[in-house]
Amino acid sequence: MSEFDDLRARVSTFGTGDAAAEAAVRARQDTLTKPPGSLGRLEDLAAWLARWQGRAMPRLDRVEIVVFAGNHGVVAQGVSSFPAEVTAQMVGNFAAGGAAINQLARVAGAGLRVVPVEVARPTGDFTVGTAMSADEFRAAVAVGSDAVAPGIDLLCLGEMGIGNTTVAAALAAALFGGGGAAWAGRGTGLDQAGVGRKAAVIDRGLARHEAVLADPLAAAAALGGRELAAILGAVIAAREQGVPVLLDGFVCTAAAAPLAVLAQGGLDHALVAHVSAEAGHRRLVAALGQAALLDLGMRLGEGSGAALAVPVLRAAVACHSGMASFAEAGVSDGAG
Ligand SMILES: Cc1cc2ncn([C@H]3O[C@H](COP(=O)(O)O)[C@@H](O)[C@H]3O)c2cc1C
Ligand SMILES: O=C(O)c1cccnc1
Repeated sequence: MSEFDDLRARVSTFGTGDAAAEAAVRARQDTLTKPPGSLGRLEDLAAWLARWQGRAMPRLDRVEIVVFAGNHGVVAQGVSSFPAEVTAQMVGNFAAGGAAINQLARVAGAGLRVVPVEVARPTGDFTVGTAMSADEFRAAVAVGSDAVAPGIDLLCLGEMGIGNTTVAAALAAALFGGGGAAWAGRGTGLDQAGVGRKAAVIDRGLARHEAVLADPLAAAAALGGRELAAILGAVIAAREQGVPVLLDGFVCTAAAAPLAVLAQGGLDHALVAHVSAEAGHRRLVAALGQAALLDLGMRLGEGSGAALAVPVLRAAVACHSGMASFAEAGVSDGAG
């Protein structure tokens, strides 16, 4: 028995998606007017969407971006170059349409929802205690699960929370080892000395909570944040509801990473959309056995990289559903 058996039970019922839908996509792809495999990863993306949507003809009619926001007690340790009040101020900016994610959501043809997760109540500073109690963690996970709208075709996840690159680095270190220096990056703009201090703060947190770090969910409660827990909950609910997921950068990937440790294939329905310039992200993507779709030197968060990858998925679906077959077009195939 553990405090998180309810969540572990949900993860243990994860299915493996619709293999027949994926097979149908692969079979159709070989009939389309192109040399076999010539659309490269676009072909894999169409097959991935089909498997996790459970639909032989994948579609992206309803794409939603959800940005979760939260605040972090560990900012008291001087780990961010911006003050904690920016989190709530940016939530206002999202509502007014003035943030990067507002513009990128429009480009992606996606809906955008912002879900503050008790922004006025920061987590505990993980260097002096747990970030969240088990109940607080479960409540934040539930906020995320409830935020997945029924019937959407793709969920893009993002976050806003001053201090959360420290939290993400601590969680990544807990899950995959390596210590603060391996995972700490500049975040919103620390200098090299600042990154060194941030690594030391992470190491203090890891030492304080060492006894629980072997349990990915206990680690996420002790070191994580409410917006990260909500992302985890949304990724779980998406799996249960047949909704493929695009993860954003370092913070978002770290938030979902406990699922990969809890269950073989636990993150197979979630793709890392871009590799962030935040120092630990490349290492984290590799630890998950993934290859990010885009690498544009971005280090913003907000779901920006996930939004930017939506047009790539739209291209995959457009080719798959719109192209003529060799027979339909009267083009000679290469079989003979
Ligand atoms: C104006 C502004 C807009 C942002 N949008 C996303 N982030 C990003 O930066 C924060 C993490 O960096 P750190 O760990 O260094 O605080 C998160 O809020 C993340 O979403 C922003 C940060 C700022 C300052
Ligand atoms: O990659 C990220 O998620 C990231 C990087 C810097 C700041 N905020 C988020």
